[in-house]
Amino acid sequence: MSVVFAAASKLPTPFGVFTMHGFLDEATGKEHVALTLGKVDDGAPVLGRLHSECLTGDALFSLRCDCGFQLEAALRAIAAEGRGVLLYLRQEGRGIGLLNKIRAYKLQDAGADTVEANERLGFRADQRDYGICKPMLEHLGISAIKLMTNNPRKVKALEGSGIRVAERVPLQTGLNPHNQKYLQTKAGKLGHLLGSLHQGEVEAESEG
Ligand SMILES: Nc1nc2c(ncn2[C@@H]2O[C@H](COP(=O)(O)OP(=O)(O)OP(=O)(O)O)[C@@H](O)[C@H]2O)c(=O)[nH]1
Ligand SMILES: [Zn+2]
Repeated sequence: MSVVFAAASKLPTPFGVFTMHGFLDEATGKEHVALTLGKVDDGAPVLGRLHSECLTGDALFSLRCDCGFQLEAALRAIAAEGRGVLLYLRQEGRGIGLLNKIRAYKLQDAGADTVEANERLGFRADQRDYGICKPMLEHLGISAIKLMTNNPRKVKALEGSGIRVAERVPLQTGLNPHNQKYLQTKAGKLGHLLGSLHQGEVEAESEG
């Protein structure tokens, strides 16, 4: 795996002034970004997020998922801590790409859930590969993370690659009537740890 660091710059945001580090994954041609805040290379576990690209949720305000809300919540949490890292990984549509995600959404509009839709298109439920995270984190001097996620597979993947996950920090936000089924499928079929409060909220929302 050859991941090449390209350049770093400031990235002012409404939440704070981050440093943006650009990387090229030569194997796939994908360009990935890390945002850091504060001193992250001192060995102490860093509050962190592996955020999978979701153009629709992150940039187009989609309510079909919770991605945009999680992105904002993660950046706010890092800013509140004054120290942290967010890897923005170009794994659109859990690795199937934007156009296939739109094809999957069309099947979901006709009643399929997110997993069934992927499978009908000939993909696995989740095609993501987290192999790029280790070299990106190594470049930043980060060896231990307090990982903001509800996805145990991310914890496993990082630990398997030699990055210590000191803690999993739940990141539950953005529940709305349009993403109830999506979140239920994540909890029911993909193993996401969405707590009882969250499930209660989903149920309460669907009754209302
Ligand atoms: N194939 C497919 N991908 C989707 C769909 N909805 C969102 N995504 C993608 O799913 C990825 C986000 O994954 P999620 O399963 O929402 O969450 P996660 O990253 O596994 O877990 P968290 O760390 O808890 O957010 C992004 O790449 C989205 O583009 C969908 O219906 N079909
Ligand atoms: Zn999304």
